[in-house]
Amino acid sequence: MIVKICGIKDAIGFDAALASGADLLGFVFFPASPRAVTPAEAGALSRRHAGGPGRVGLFVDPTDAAIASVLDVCPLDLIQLHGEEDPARCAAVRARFGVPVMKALGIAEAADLDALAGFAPVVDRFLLDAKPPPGAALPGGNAAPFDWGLMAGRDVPKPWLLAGGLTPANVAEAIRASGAPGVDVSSGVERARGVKDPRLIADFIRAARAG
Ligand SMILES: O=C(O)c1ccccc1NCC(=O)[C@H](O)[C@H](O)COP(=O)(O)O
Repeated sequence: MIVKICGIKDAIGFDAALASGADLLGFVFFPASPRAVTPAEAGALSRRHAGGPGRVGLFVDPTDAAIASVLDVCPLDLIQLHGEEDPARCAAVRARFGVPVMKALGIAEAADLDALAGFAPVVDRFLLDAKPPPGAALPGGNAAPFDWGLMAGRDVPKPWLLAGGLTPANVAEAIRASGAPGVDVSSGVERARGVKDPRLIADFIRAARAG
C-alpha cells in the first residue's frame, strides 16, 4: 500500500510524514493554494533527510520554466500534473525533464475513466481524485470524495493512487471499496486548512496499512 501525504510545507509535516513511514511526500507549487511552497522552501525541506520518501512536485498547467525553477533547487522523484494537461503535454514534460509523471484525473462517473487509455502510454502513474466541487477555488485538495465503487474491478493501466476526501476514519473502507493500491491525502490530515497534524498523519498511515 503506497501512501502519499500531499501539501507538506513545513518541518513539522515533513518530519511527521517521514516518521510515520509515508512513501511519497507532495510539495504544492501552485501559488493560490494554502499549501503552496516556493522551490527554495521545498528544497530546504527535502534536505532535512537524505533518501526516505519520494518527493512529488505538484503543478497545475505549469510552464517548462516553472518546472525547471523547482528542479534547479529541489530534486523530484515524480512530477504530478494536476491541471488540464493533455497526453501530449504529459509526454513533453516527461521527455524534457526525465522525471516520471503522475497525471491527476478528476472522476465523477464511470465515463471519466475512459481518459485513462489515452494517458497510459505517456505517464508513469495516475492519481484519481474527485472533481472540484462547484465554486471550489482549487483544482484539488478540496476534501471531496468520489464514488469509490466506480473503481471496483477496474483494470487501471498504470499504478494509481486514490485521492479525494480521505481521512483516518474512511481510508480503510475506501481501499476496500475501490481496490486502490495506493492512497493520497491532504485535507484529512490537517487540523486547519493547510496545517498538517502529526497525529492525523500517523493515524492515516496506520489505517491505510491495516486496511
Ligand atoms: O492540495 C492543494 O492545495 C492542491 C492545489 C492545487 C491542485 C491540487 C492540489 N492538491 C492535490 C492533491 O494531490 C491532493 O492531495 C488531493 O487532491 C486530495 O486532497 P484532499 O481531498 O484534500 O485529501
